[in-house]
Order: sequence, then structure tokens, then C-alpha cells
Amino acid sequence: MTKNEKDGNEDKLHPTLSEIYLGVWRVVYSHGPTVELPGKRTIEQCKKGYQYARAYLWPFFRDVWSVLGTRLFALYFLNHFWWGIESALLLYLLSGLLEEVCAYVLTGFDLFVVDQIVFHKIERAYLNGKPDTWAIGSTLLIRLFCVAGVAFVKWFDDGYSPVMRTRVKLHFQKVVMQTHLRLDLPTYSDATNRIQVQASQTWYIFTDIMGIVTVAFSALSHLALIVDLARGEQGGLFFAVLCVAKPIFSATFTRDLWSTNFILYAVNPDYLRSVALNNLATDTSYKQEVLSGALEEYIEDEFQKTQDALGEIPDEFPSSLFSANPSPVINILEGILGDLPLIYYAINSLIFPGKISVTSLAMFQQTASSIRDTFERINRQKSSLNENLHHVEALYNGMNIKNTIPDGLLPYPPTGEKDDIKRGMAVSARNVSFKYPGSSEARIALKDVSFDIPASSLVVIVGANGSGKSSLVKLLSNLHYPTSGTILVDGKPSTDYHSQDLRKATALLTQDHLLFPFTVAENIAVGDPDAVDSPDKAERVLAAAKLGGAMAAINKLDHGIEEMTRRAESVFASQYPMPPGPLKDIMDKVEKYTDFSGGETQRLVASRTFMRISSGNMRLVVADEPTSAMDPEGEFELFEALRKVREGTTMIFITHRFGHLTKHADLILCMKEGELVESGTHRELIAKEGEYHKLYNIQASAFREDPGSSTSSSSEAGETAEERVKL
Ligand SMILES: Nc1ncnc2c1ncn2[C@@H]1O[C@H](COP(=O)(O)OP(=O)(O)OP(=O)(O)O)[C@@H](O)[C@H]1O
Repeated sequence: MTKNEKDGNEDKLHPTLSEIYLGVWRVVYSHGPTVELPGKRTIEQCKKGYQYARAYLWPFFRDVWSVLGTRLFALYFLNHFWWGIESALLLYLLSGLLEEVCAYVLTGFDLFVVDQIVFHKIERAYLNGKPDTWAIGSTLLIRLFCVAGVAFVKWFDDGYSPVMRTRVKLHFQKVVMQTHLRLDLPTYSDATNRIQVQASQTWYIFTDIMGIVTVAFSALSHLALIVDLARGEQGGLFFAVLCVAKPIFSATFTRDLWSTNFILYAVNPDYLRSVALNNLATDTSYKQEVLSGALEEYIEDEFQKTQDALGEIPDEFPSSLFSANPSPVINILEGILGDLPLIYYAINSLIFPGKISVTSLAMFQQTASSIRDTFERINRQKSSLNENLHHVEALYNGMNIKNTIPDGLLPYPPTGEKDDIKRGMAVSARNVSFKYPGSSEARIALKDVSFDIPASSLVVIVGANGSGKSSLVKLLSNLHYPTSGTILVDGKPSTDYHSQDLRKATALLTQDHLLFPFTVAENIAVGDPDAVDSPDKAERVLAAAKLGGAMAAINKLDHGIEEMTRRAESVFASQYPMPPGPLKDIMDKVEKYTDFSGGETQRLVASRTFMRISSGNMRLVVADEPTSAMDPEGEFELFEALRKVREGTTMIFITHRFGHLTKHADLILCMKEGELVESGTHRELIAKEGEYHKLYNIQASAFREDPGSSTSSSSEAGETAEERVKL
């Protein structure tokens, strides 16, 4: 990769990290020397391995065990044990019967070989007229034993695997969901906290790890067999060592990406552009924009350019590129080491002709090749094992991620307060500064903001785009936490209270709120999740829908308030596009979901907020431009309804429109570039002739008869034409 494809971070690399550019990727990893021979580090690694097993593997296996139950878990384990030792056991049991059939043995060893042995014995009995009863009988018995074993394993696998898979998946689905639900917004927005493991993977992670256990059983049983055989032969133990020379060499000299801690990301600009163009073509959310902009040809041509520029630079996950040896020497050495047992026997047969029996030669050969295969499987699976171990670690670490927003112990509202007294939350900010997690120092959203919002007051926050209004309400709603300074709730730092209690006492309504894939009724009802089983729920939902102005939209639906907003999962079909016909008719019917206009969605979401307010537990209601898509009548009605139902609740509105709200507000906070520049009532702020006065005049001028009056009054406020255009 050329220098200009690097991303400029290479100079800042920490001394414990290494980097490598593979295909389109930059891989940064923490790693020791590439080739690690057994030594002091091996002991350290064994210790680490033990600690890892205790912290992650043991809980994982214990959880799977408890989910499957002891009987299923034990049967599953025995199955793997059987798979592991089956081949060595057969070899051992048949070792006395091999003289005449070593040719079969040399081609591999399984039940088919046992078949051939049985038939061979029967054939010889026919030809010689002298049946070897013992040989035929014992071989048949061994065969039946193995057939029964294999049949049992298959029966168990076919019948119980889906059950076990489902049980494990459901268990970990709940664990992963709990992990996601537990995290607060800043912690969740931090990409490094994202849990990549999916519950559906957990069963396969478990079976993969068990696969390694099987291979380990296989390796151990073959090693035991070869040691047993070697005891009776001269140089047998030396031969046993030769059998494992290649796998040990490979394990030592092959590096594996998953045995490191790494991050990787694409740095090749052509690749990144090709992904972006591909997304434009295939992601439904861009479809309208692409069609309306007539961008089809442009996207295709640009994509072709990126393909031409990329040439053959690989973009696949770079684990095999990482493991590839820089020169072929190691691969050649590996090949030669693999042939050492054969070379040993060839030399032995030249030096000591006739000393080795055909049986032991066949047994040694077979065992040696089984051992080699087994160890090679271990080497091949090492990478996926390491990957799976990382996933198990992520799964259990996810449960212990610490939330960014400190969680206090005090309940809210305080226990001494009577629930029937309706009063709002008093909120204050003391020198609050805030920047979003991961943002640069320069992109500070709030700078040294201080104010007091008395309980039960009606507050409006105004300001230009990007002035920090939404950021401020996110802090007040306890969704984010100030970088410095303090938010006070009823005179105490917000962090003294139990976070979830504060959120339960706050209703936040924004323009970005979404409808959930539930029925319309449930979408409203979740505003008060505690009312799930209450008898008056349906009544309250209807009342909330009316207050939110959503009834007109609901009345248009085929199934009214019980209509599903959208399916949680799309329909799976064998053929896409599905040709017209009865299958397509069913598919269309099932796939069809209700789409609402932007304003209708906002009305439904507002209804959810009214449901929340009707719980009587709200102390603070925050509305961040919730009417941006509504018509003026809808907006007016919503604000009026909110003002009517608030009954002493503190209300904070963000709006760009000056009107009833700003006129009636007890307090207006005017933001500019992250700072609170003015605060007071409408009258006071107009009298100040500052930022608020300027913003107000820009809107008011549209309704004045003389279009030039805005210029004159703005000019009085001392602002340029460019500044007005920006607003
Ligand atoms: N999720 C975020 N991550 C990083 N920075 C953000 C994020 N959201 C907002 N910002 C930055 O914080 C600053 C204040 O944004 P904020 O959304 O609070 O402004 P606003 O006054 O509500 O704007 P608008 O009127 O456009 O809604 C902006 O500079 C913005 O770029």
C-alpha cells in the first residue's frame, strides 16, 4: 500500500502496538514478537489462559449447562467425547485383526474400513473353506458396537440440536438485550462499547469450542495409542515425537490475528468510496434521493472508477493475509516435517529389513496420519477458537460495562414527598459545559451555562441552529452528563438521585421520536409502561390520542387503533422478485405496513407523551421542536393541550417560532454558539434589544406591511446582512 493510503495516525502509534496494512485495511494490534518459542512468556500466557477460563469460559459453560439442564449437557458432552475417541478406539480394538487388510487401513480409517475387514474375513472363509470364527465374530461385534454408537450420536444430534440451539439462543438473547437496555446514552454512543455478538451466534460459539474439545480428545486418544504401540517397538517413542513435529512447528511459527487484541478499518479511499456508492444503490433509505436526483448513471460510473482503481487489492477480512508467511521457507519446512515419520520408516526398513511387522507398520502409519490430521485441525481451528473466545469475553464484559452518567442513591421524587401534591421539578445549571463523547475539544456544544428554572414554570429555549438548545435539554433530561459543571434538581446535584427515577419523572418529546413496531394503541400506551395491565388503559390511550391530535390519522386506518405500524421482521420468500400470483398476493398483504406522514407521526408520538403525563408522575416535560412537521393548527392545539394538562409540571419548550409560547413563557433562555446569552421574559428580552430581539424581529418583519422594516430594526441591533441570511 502506498504512503498516501495511510490515514495519518501511524506516527502516533503507542510503543505496545504494531500496525500492518493488508489489502484495503489498516490493522493495529497489540502483540509480542511474531515467533514465540516456549519460555517465560509461555508460563505467563498459561496464567492468563487460566484467568481467562475462570472469568469467561467457566461462566459461559456454566450458563449453557444451566440452560440445557444436566442430562442434555452430559449427553452432548459424551457425544463429543465419542467423536473424539471413535477413530483411535476402532484402531485399538482392531489392532489384532489387521495383518491381511493393512491396505484398507492405509487409505484411512472409519466404519467403511471395518466393513471391508468383515467382508474380507467372510470372503477368505468362503475361499479357504476354513472360517476364522473368532476373527469374523469379534470384528462383527466391534462393527455393531460402532454402528450403535454412531446411530445414537446421529439420533441425538437430529432430535436435540434444534432444542438445545433454541434454549441457548433465547437465554443469551435476553442477556444481550439486558446489556443493551442497561446502558445510558453516552455509553451506548461510544463505539468501543458496542456489543457485536449476536445471541444467534452463541450456540455456534459453544459448538465451536466443543469442536476443539473433540479434537483435543482425538489428539489425546491417538497419542495414547501411539505411545502404547511404541512401547513394544525399538525407537517407537522417537517415532511418536516425529509424528507431532509438524503440528508443533506450525503452531509455533504461524501468527494468528485473533490471538492479538486488534482494531482494523478500511483506509483505502477507493474501497471506502466503492462501499459508499454501493450503499447509495442498495440501501432503501437513499432510494428517493437517488431517483429524484437522477443519480443512477453517476453512481454506476463512479463505482466502475473505484473498481478500476482497486484492481485486485483484496478487501476480504484480513485474517488469512495476516497469517500468511512472508517467505515460502516456513511452508517448505512444514511439508518436510510432515513427512518425517515416513522418512523414518523408509530409513528403518533399509537399515533393519524385515524387523518391523506389517501390522505395526500399518498401525503406525494410520496413527501417525490421524495425529497429524488432528493437530492440523487444531491449528486450523485455532483462529476461529481465538475469535470465539473474544466473543465470549465481549459477551461477559458487556454485562459489566460501567455507565458514564453517575447513578446516585436518592430516590426521586424524595420518599417523604406526598404523591398527590402536583409540583414541578426545579432545575438549575451551574457553569455547565458539554461536549459530546468523542467530539474534538473545538466542537464544544455548551460553554459555561448557568441558570435557574423554578419548579412549575413554563420555559422556552430559543436560538439559532447549532446554538446548543437540544444539547441543553438532553442534559436536563438526564440523557447526557455535563463535561464540567453541575445540573441541580430541586437544589441537589442530579447525580445524587437514582438516574432511572429522574428519567421516570421526565417526559421528553422531540421531533426525532420514532414509532415502535407495535400497534398504534401500544405505541401510545408505552408512554406509561406501568399501566400495562391497568383496567382503564384503553380509555387513557384514547384520551391521549385525542390530546395529541392523532384521532384523524387513526380513524383512517383499516384496523383503527389496533393497526400494526410495521412488521418487526420482513417476510422470507424463496424467490425475489416474486412473480405475480397467489404467493405474491399473500406476501404483499403481509408486507404492507401503515405509513404515516411526518405530521401524523409527530401527533402519535405526542399522544404517547400525553399518556406519560396522564400517569401523574411527571415533574418535568421537555418538548424539543415536536411540531416541526405539523400544520399551524396542529401546533397551536398541541401547545394549548400541553399547557392545559401540565398542572404544575415544569415545562421546557424549544422552538424556532415566536408566538403564544414565547409570549406566555415565565422564562426564555436565549442561546448563541453554545452560550446562554440572555434570559428573561419576552418583554424583558425585547427591551434588551439583543440576540432575542434580533431573532424575534426577523420573524415579525415577515408580517409587517413594510418589508424594509426588518432591515431597519435589525440594523439597529447592529447585525450584517450575511448574519441574517445564516439565521
Ligand atoms: N450527537 C452529537 N455528536 C457530536 N456533536 C453534536 C451532536 N449533536 C449535536 N452536536 C453538536 O453540538 C452543537 C449544538 O447542537 P444542538 O443540537 O444542541 O443545537 P441546536 O441549537 O439544538 O440546533 P438546531 O436548532 O439545529 O436543532 C452543534 O455544534 C452540533 O454540531
